[in-house]
Amino acid sequence: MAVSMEQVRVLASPTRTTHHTWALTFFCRPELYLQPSSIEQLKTIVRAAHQFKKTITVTGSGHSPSDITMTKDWLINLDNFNNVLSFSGHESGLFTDVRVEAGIRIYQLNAVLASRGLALQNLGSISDQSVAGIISTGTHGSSAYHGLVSQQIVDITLLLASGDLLTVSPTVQPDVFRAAMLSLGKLGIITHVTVRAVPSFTIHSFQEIIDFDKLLEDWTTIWTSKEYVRVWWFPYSRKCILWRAQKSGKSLSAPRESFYGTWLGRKLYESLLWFATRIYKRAMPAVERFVFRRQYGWEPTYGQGGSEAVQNSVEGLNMDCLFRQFVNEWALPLTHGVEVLKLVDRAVTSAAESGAYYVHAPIEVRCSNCSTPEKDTTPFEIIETSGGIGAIPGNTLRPLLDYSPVVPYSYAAQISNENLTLYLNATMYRPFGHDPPIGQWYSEFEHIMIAYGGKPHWAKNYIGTNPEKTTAETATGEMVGLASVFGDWYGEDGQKFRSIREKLDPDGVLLGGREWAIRNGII
Ligand SMILES: Cc1cc2nc3c(=O)[nH]c(=O)nc-3n(C[C@H](O)[C@H](O)[C@H](O)COP(=O)(O)OP(=O)(O)OC[C@H]3O[C@@H](n4cnc5c(N)ncnc54)[C@H](O)[C@@H]3O)c2cc1C
Ligand SMILES: O=C1O[C@H](CO)C(O)=C1O
Repeated sequence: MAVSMEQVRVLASPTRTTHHTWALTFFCRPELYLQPSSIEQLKTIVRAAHQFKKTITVTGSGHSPSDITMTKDWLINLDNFNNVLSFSGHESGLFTDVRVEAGIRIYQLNAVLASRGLALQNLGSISDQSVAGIISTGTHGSSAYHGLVSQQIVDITLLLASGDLLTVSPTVQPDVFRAAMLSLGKLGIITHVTVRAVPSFTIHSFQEIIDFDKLLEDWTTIWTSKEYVRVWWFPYSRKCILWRAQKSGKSLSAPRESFYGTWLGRKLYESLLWFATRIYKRAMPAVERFVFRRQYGWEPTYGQGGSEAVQNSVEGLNMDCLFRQFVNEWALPLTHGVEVLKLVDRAVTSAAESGAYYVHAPIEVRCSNCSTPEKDTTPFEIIETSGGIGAIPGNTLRPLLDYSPVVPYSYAAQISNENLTLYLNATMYRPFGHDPPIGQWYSEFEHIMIAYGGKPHWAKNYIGTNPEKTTAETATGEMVGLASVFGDWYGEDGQKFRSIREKLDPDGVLLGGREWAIRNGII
């Protein structure tokens, strides 16, 4: 049945005509910014896209740091497709499967779950993302006992380019499910998702100051010492913040004091960053040390418990990401961590000595357990717990485009560094909208990551690698992508993703932002 342009235009937002990343780093003016609120409306758009030979791109909250959601054609946003549809509690009482419309933002879902005494057990640093967005680029938190957030997903419904709905799960078309668990928006429009939630918990955390050298010395034991562990590295201070936490039933404590959590502290920090970016770059190490002291103190507290707090799970797992920023993050085997951090440290230190470039802190150091069993253990197998440490996955399959290294599977008491992925995140803030120079830093950072088997987070500001371009040519931070290494790096799984994608979308309707897909080897 033919669709008229008028039927599509009424679904366009009357106010939103441009789209940009949260960081204000990429902008586009799509021909139509569409905000449907029903499956029928989505189907109309897909049919019309075929008819008028347009491509579709989908965006959630635009929190991917890269240009992955930029398009000149039709952009769909599912902010109006955000209802929670049903709750299905497991007889064990250990978890509840929650069916949602995929445009719902994580903070909205968190609120609905909290009102039912439920929560998500694994979150990234923020809760702004949509449910579809958080799974589509491989968002992770920091825990040796949890994988990507996609691991909490029980099933996914896609509206395909054909106009048909397809629901996939570990037992229904598992390969398509593996593609849909990290699909970069290129497989179909994710319309519904069943997410596994657990009974609400509080996060009991201990925040310690640890010397950088001590962190490396205790690398083998730190990551598995609590359910959630993350490190913020301040290279010029030669110190880190080691944040370790576990699920608890304790009541909330007073929040930790935060220098940059106050209006004045925040503005002062941003002003100092601006000064060191625009006026006197050699000031950056002093800025870092000043802010570290004001925020955390100075003397190491490692081994003494540090500062303790009990927060609700969302506040505990999320964090203050401060200013708009570039983010370049890579995943590699956690066992390479000590060597890799030493190399990054050397690069950062010698660049500061020569004045070549200065980095912003913290460099985030996190981990996940993306190891998967040879055989899928879903529909459900209770994961053993040890000392309160435990995870209840919604699935145990590896997404085809998972960028974490393939490592031996293990969980609960047996987990060690060999089973874990390390994420290193080089954030560079944009104080008051001013871009810092990122080219040489990101280029050196990536050379180290690549040498140690790293792959970049799909959503972030990686340069990538292209044998036809020298480092000097890419030194402005231009993204050259992963097309030249996609085959090597993603192997059979990558090929499988491409062929499933082609089969489900032979006319390339979902290849809006085609340039990004080509640059990264997706087509
Ligand atoms: C301050 C900040 C903190 C962050 N913290 C973390 C972190 O801790 N860990 C981490 O791993 N990442 C983190 N990220 C990255 C972020 O989680 C991802 O980029 C996530 O994909 C953003 O979700 P979104 O809803 O904004 O989606 P968008 O950025 O709008 O889109 C992301 C992808 O999802 C696709 N998509 C969106 N909706 C649909 C749909 N309905 N159907 C099909 N495809 C769809 C898009 O096409 C695109 O490919 C952070 C980003 C920022 C800016
Ligand atoms: O992309 C990300 O941004 C924050 C850092 O500010 C974070 O944790 C990411 O991941």
